[in-house]
Amino acid sequence: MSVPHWPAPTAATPVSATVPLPGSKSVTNRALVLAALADGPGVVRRALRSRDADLMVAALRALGARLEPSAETPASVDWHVTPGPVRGGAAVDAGLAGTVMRFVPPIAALADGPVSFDGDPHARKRPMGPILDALRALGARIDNDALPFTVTGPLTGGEVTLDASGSSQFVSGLMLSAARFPKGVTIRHAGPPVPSQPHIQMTVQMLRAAEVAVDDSEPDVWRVEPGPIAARDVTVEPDLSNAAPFLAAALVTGGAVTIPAWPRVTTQPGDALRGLLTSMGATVARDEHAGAADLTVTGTGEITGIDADLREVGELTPTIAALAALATTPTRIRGVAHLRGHETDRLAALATEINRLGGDAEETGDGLVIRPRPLRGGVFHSYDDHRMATAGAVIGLRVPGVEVENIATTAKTLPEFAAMWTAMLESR
Ligand SMILES: O=C(O)C1=C[C@@H](OP(=O)(O)O)[C@@H](O)[C@H](O)C1
Ligand SMILES: C=C(OP(=O)(O)O)C(=O)O
Repeated sequence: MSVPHWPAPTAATPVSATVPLPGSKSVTNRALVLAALADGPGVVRRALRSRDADLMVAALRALGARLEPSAETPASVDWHVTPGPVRGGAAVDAGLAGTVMRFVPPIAALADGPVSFDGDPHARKRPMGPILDALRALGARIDNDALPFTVTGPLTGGEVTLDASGSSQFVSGLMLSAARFPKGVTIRHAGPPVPSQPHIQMTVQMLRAAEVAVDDSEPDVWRVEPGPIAARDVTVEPDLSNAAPFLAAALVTGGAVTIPAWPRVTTQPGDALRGLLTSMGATVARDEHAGAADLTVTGTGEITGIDADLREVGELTPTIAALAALATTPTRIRGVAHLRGHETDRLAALATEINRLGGDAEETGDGLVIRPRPLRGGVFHSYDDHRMATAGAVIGLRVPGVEVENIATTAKTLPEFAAMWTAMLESR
């Protein structure tokens, strides 16, 4: 049965809205893994509820952890996590979630029997080779180089060299479970630069908060000592990457959007939106209070193009590209060749969909060049990519007749997206 396209609403007037955001996907899925491997029961509060988070919960349950919900709302839940011995014989569905396909196989290598993995059709195309080779080098057996595959432990841990230029998640995935490897792990990266360093920092900080010893003093080398992972009671920050399309709406419409509870200090890459959106013509203000702040972005309706290296914050590329397509001067996005291995080839998808609407976007070796050109309505394909769908919504604010294909794919990290978008436009 084909689902009708979503007519992206245009904004008749400048937006003026406060948009509270549910928890970060990246923090939620790390916190759940650490809780499931911890030395006792713990709590993950204000965890995100979304397809990627649900897949992580199902995977950890299949591997023997107990996760019980409380304080449930459609977007958020507190998980009470009781670790158990890691159980073999499980089948894990990774969906299209990078965090599940890269963070869970190292846990599976601790199980008392084989664990099989598969995912969505496109998940079979996402890069996995370096982390699977690393697990083999550390002692596990794995029967393929991409999904589907079966992991059979045990592993001993130790030293491994890999090329993590395709995804920071290869490093994060190994580190998250490594305290439970008999010898811990020393990971050396050899190759072009590792993207998404803030996400690696997030892993290191969350491990240290769980009393795991991590040495990251040498560039491109990470050492995790074997030992217990402390059970904790943690609260997940709002998802700052999911703030991107809402804050972009302020620039597109010449309005103002406030995100409550923006953390004062964070490893989330979405924090870079403050600088990026300022460069594109917005004013960014923080109203400080204990530990966090309300962040307000105000636009003028005119968007300035930028020349930006987004290697560290690749997740933000679809929103920045959507803004660039509406800007008055050209934009060059660099440093994001690894986006070809994301939910879809995001560089090809963004260029194709912007050009389909009459725009002028060109793929480069490691990014995009987007030049100003008037856009017209049409179908904006999402390629099962949540951030493509939200990029279409941003363009549709100004361009009448944009129809986003499969808006439901936003459920990967923000199931309430369409309702929140409408509420933002209706709020005054
Ligand atoms: O570790 C994480 O939570 C993530 C790391 C990044 O992956 P890549 O380094 O593969 O870009 C990011 O794009 C992804 O959305 C989430
Ligand atoms: C790349 C992304 O996700 P994943 O965790 O599936 O890699 C993303 O959310 O932009």
